[in-house]
Amino acid sequence: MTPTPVVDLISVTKHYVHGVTALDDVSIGFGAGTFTAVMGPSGSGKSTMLQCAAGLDRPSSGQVLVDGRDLATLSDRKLTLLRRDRIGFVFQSFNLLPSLTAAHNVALPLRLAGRRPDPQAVRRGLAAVGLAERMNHRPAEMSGGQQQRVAIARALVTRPAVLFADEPTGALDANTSRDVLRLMRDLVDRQAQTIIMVTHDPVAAAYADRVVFLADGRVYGELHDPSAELVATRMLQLEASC
Ligand SMILES: Nc1ncnc2c1ncn2[C@@H]1O[C@H](COP(=O)(O)OP(=O)(O)OP(=O)(O)O)[C@@H](O)[C@H]1O
Repeated sequence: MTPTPVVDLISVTKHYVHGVTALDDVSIGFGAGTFTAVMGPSGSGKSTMLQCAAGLDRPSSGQVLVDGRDLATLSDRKLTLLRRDRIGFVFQSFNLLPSLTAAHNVALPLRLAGRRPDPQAVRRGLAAVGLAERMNHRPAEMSGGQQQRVAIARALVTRPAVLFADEPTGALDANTSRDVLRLMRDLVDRQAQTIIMVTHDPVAAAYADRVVFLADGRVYGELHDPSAELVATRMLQLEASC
């Protein structure tokens, strides 16, 4: 029997104003402990899919299930709680609070949830991303890659069912990107973390178990354990056909 996906989109359509259909009847599931990259030409609906899957935006029609819960049936408050406790998000721009140390940034989601952060858990979270020595550093005192690793530790401190990453290496150089991608791969392999990542970079996508291609708001195909070369070739074909 196929295990229930942690995130499941069923016939999801998203219309914006001015007649834009950003997602067009998308059905796709993401299994526990898997690492999926979402690729596609600019405007193909990648970010919209991530936003709908993470409950940051509501689809025009269709269903989104996270951790077995249908997001459409949740009140705004329950959706906020689900997002806070079960969903982690990292962005291209890190979004750390500049005045807080790495430890305080990581503890923030727990504080916002009204929980007293356990210093040991925060330390473990930073150690897991290789930054145990940087607990008391502020973002400006860290490299871009280190800041993104703090952002990942922060996103994981509530032990979410799924980590969404929107272009997490978009602002990083090739070497630093590789460190962040290896970390994400490790989180999947060692802790069975579920990760869904939007990227434009075939090298980044090749770290995933599965690469899903979007074009014009539809799922165009997918590859399993592909090389970066194969992903790049598929992207060129996709862009040529759009
Ligand atoms: N808030 C919005 N209002 C109106 N149209 C929008 C809005 N957000 C996105 N769109 C449109 O929806 C479509 C899909 O956008 P989306 O940002 O999801 O694509 P994307 O694949 O993530 O693009 P990119 O790779 O350039 O970031 C595009 O045509 C975009 O212009």
